[in-house]
Amino acid sequence: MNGSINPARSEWDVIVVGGAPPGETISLYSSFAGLSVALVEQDRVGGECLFWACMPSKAMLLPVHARNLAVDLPGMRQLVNGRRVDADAVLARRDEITYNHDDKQSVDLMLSHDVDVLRGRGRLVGPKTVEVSDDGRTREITATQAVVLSPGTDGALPPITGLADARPWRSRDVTNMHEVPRRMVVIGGGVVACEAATWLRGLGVEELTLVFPGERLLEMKEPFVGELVRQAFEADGITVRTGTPVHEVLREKVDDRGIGRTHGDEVTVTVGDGERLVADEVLVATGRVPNSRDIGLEAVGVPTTDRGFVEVDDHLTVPGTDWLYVLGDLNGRALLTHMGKYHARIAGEVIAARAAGKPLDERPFNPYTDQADKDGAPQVVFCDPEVASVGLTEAEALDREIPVEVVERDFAGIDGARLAREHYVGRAKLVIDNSTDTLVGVTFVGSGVSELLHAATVAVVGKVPVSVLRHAVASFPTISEIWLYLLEELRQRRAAA
Ligand SMILES: Cc1cc2nc3c(=O)[nH]c(=O)nc-3n(C[C@H](O)[C@H](O)[C@H](O)COP(=O)(O)OP(=O)(O)OC[C@H]3O[C@@H](n4cnc5c(N)ncnc54)[C@H](O)[C@@H]3O)c2cc1C
Ligand SMILES: NC(=O)c1ccc[n+]([C@@H]2O[C@H](COP(=O)([O-])OP(=O)(O)OC[C@H]3O[C@@H](n4cnc5c(N)ncnc54)[C@H](O)[C@@H]3O)[C@@H](O)[C@H]2O)c1
Repeated sequence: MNGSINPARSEWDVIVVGGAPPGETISLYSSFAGLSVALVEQDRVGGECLFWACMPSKAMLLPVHARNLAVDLPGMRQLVNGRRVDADAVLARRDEITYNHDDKQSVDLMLSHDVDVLRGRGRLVGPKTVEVSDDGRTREITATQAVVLSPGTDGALPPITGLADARPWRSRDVTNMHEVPRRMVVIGGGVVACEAATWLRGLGVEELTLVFPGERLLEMKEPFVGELVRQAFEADGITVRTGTPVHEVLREKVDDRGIGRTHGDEVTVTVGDGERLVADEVLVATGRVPNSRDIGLEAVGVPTTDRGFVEVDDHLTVPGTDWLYVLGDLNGRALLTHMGKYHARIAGEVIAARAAGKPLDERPFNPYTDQADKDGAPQVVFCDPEVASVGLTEAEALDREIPVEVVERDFAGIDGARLAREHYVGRAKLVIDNSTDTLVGVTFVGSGVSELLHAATVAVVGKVPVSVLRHAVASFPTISEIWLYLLEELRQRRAAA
């Protein structure tokens, strides 16, 4: 291994602040381009995604999905016999998946590719200059080519009376829970709330209520999404309280025993017209706040948006500079790991080109320009049923004044779905731009639809005409045959018009 942390060294070609997958990816890209790289990480290389977010949550969700599928399949149902998953075994595997919070694997990967890893908190103190503080010691380092920021986000804490004092669970507690409370209230109805509800119920929470002021779950998706997820949650014994504001949270005895353990005695959550919900723990899942404070943006005159994000151009570069890049959640384009890694690949190409004095190619689908965020990022919400979507919803397409045609149908009657489980519940929708006859948005809800999404992403990003899609034949008997049914419905409707 050639990578090293030489305390006397103070200059690299590229300095990256924040070591989650976007920061790791750009470090590797820059190193592969022959540039020297210092990756500054204040905690663990691997970031929120590996240790506190995507990976631990999915490690708990997949067994819950498998169990829910089994109870819907005769032959398997009898084996499960009403039991839920073995929570201890699931939590133990979750800890293995997150390497028991040891980042050796990630650090070794960086070092093996000549990326120097500097432990400490990074902060811009001037153009191309970063101060790294660790345990009271500081050192100033400079970059010859680029500084890349990817410090991520933190969970929001809304100004609800008593909430902060009650020491509620945040996303890190629920993804790293060590005990399963009997009764829980989840504040929020978005992505974190829906995924967490699925594993909390699956792992054995007996009384579970989701409460939030919005009209429906997963409100940013097509309207049928929230309705189907709600029906499934209610069928599984989860209470969903839409249109219900949360007024106050009260916990008389707070005893914070650490991440993932209950933070005291029971909690009372006052909602709606004064109704009181009593639980053993309360989870806040009301969005994210960017980590843009105290990273020195003011030292280089870079503003943030009202919500604290940092705007970048399509080369992921802060406007007015040719050396400062912002990746991942902090640029506010799409708060998703795969999009942050995509940003890193784009910015990695840009940094290498600029370092070599090469002009940036302006042709469509060039390697230097973020194209995917404009078309709409793909996302899977791993609740049960899964929600997989890419591109625009019908409402978003209409907002952009796209002449829209839609086709929407249930999975009912599709042999692949009938085989997959006894009571398959699912629905799909295509949003078509009539002026080009290409798809601008696709949404699926149902069991196993996460694996249908990439085909939809290829169709949307590649602007594949509907006439061509008709020749992309889905195999029988898979649930992918939903494509056939949607396209046939469209054909018949158009023929009848
Ligand atoms: C519960 C949950 C589940 C999720 N599941 C998914 C999923 O399944 N799929 C998906 O695509 N996305 C998921 N996300 C979103 C995903 O976690 C984020 O989009 C992704 O982690 C963003 O990467 P990032 O680099 O912007 O920041 P982060 O992952 O937040 O990492 C930032 C890193 O920077 C470090 N850092 C911060 N400030 C400094 C500083 N000043 N100096 C040095 N280091 C610093 C931090 O310690 C951290 O390691 C989930 C989020 C949550 C909360
Ligand atoms: N599988 C995935 O891709 C995945 C999984 C988890 C998180 N994420 C990412 O993390 C981000 C954050 O997720 P999130 O669920 O925290 O945010 P979100 O924006 O998805 O949902 C926030 C929810 O909180 C509710 N809310 C807001 N203020 C409230 C208040 N004062 N009281 C009660 N409810 C309130 C909103 O109505 C909404 O239902 C998402 O944007 C997503 O991209 C992705």
